[in-house]
Amino acid sequence: MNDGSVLPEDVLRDAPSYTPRAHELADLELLLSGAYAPLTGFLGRVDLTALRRRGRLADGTPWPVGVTCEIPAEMGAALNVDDPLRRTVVLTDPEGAPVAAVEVSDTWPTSERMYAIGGTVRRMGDGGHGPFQRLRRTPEEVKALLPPGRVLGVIADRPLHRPQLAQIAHAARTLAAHLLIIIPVTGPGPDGLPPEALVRAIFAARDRMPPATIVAVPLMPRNDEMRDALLRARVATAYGVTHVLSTGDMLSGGGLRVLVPRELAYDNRDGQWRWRDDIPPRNRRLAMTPAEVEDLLDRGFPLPEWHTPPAVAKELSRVRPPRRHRGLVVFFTGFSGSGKSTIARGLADSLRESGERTITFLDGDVVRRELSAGLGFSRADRDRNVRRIGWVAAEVARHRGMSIACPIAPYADARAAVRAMATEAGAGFVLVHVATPLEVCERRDRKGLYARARAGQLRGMTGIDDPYEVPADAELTLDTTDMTVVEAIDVVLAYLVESGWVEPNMK
Ligand SMILES: Nc1ncnc2c1ncn2[C@@H]1O[C@H](COP(=O)(O)OS(=O)(=O)O)[C@@H](OP(=O)(O)O)[C@H]1O
Ligand SMILES: Nc1ncnc2c1ncn2[C@@H]1O[C@H](COP(=O)(O)OP(=O)(O)O)[C@@H](O)[C@H]1O
Repeated sequence: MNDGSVLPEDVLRDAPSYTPRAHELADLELLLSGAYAPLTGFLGRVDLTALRRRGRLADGTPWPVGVTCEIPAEMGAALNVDDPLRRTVVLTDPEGAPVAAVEVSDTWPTSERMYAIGGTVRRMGDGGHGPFQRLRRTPEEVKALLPPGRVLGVIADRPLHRPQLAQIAHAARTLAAHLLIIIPVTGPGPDGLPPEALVRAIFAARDRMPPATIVAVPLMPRNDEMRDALLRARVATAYGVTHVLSTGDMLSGGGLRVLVPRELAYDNRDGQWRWRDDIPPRNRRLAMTPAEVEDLLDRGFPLPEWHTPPAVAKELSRVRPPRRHRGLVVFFTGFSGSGKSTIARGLADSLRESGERTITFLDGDVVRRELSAGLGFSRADRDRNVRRIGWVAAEVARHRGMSIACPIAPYADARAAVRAMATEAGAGFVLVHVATPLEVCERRDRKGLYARARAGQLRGMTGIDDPYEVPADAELTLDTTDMTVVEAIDVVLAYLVESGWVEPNMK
């Protein structure tokens, strides 16, 4: 890997290129930087089989997770691993800039549409861009900066408040170790903070910790606690860490020692954090849970100084302002005629009257005319339509606006994608299922579409001969059969007020 050898220009020029999924790109970065040493590329079937059977690569090296990459089936089928001119795939970032070339040594179908590829990766391009790129140092660069001796690693996937800072200071002092803070920076962390905000929050605590080296690493959780912990240990070791402070689930591996810190509490007699059992109950305050911190921020209360350094609190309240000042996507879903547009429009009007929020109303007809012109009602077209709406809605919400959209959005996956886009934009997402039964919608039949569908003149009408996947994750469900329009709007407004998204006086 990274051995300086270069593939001939014409091989690269003719090679197919593809943008893999976010977690594959994250793995690619770790392969390229050497953080996944001794791995030099995506794994092939021999290694994957050995891994599944014995938790080791084929050559016996222990390794916790499959590191794989998929490409479209047609691209995979056209490769020839025996032909040096036809076995290279260029992987690009989401903007289409080449990141690496994979010299494919194994490829196999994983589903009807996708093939996996295994093979050595080589960096292309300038090594990437993005916020805090300068912190994305390679293990080699970091190791060159570390003083000799013990290195205490902290995987900081959450902001550091006073209890964690006290634990870190105590562990570094006890071990006489240099501190290396590793910040995972792919996608939102467990607290939903965007990576840049997490980095800022960690930096804001810097003057409260011993001298530290800070590195940003595109480590993405695989939602398997054990394997994630082992992988973190491997990566920490690659960065020169000798001891790691457990801040959740950490396992040892490859000679790494894990320190499990004692639970600290705040002693209000002298303002120190010490082992909770050393403090009389009436003098101790326990550390807040992440949910408690989030709740204070959501409601617009300041984080208390005994718990959070003011600079950290400032960063957190900046990135997670109270709900009433945060971006929000209100997304209505339901059958045609269920009442989505009527309620959404009424909600938008009422919020505009109060003037507290800027509202973007993504009217269904306008969307289909402007954003989604040319799309029909096949599953693919509906998904495209809903994703476009979601994309625009999330961008509005990224800038603290409120967007209201009301497509049928019959498929759960597309709705989930919209929720993810809003969350990634640091905004809230409220799914309102207008669950008016089909018979009622059909009776209303404002546009005569149901009658045409029943008469066989219209194909693929949602609810008649096209599916509607009932949401299992709606924040609010309402059936408008026996409700007036004003009542329906009021139910939604009341929910938004109760959950803190809208000022009470706006109702
Ligand atoms: N086959 C079929 N199925 C459902 N709906 C149909 C169809 N053909 C046209 N229409 C009209 O298009 C409106 C739904 O468009 P959407 O953009 O909301 O649909 S989707 O979310 O992309 O599924 C919907 O409008 P609303 O009644 O406002 O929901 C229908 O009037
Ligand atoms: N409580 C209610 N909420 C919303 N619409 C209602 C209600 N009661 C009756 N309606 C009527 O039902 C129809 C809903 O149509 P529309 O809002 O266009 O539905 P959709 O956007 O889901 O296709 C409108 O004619 C509306 O006046």
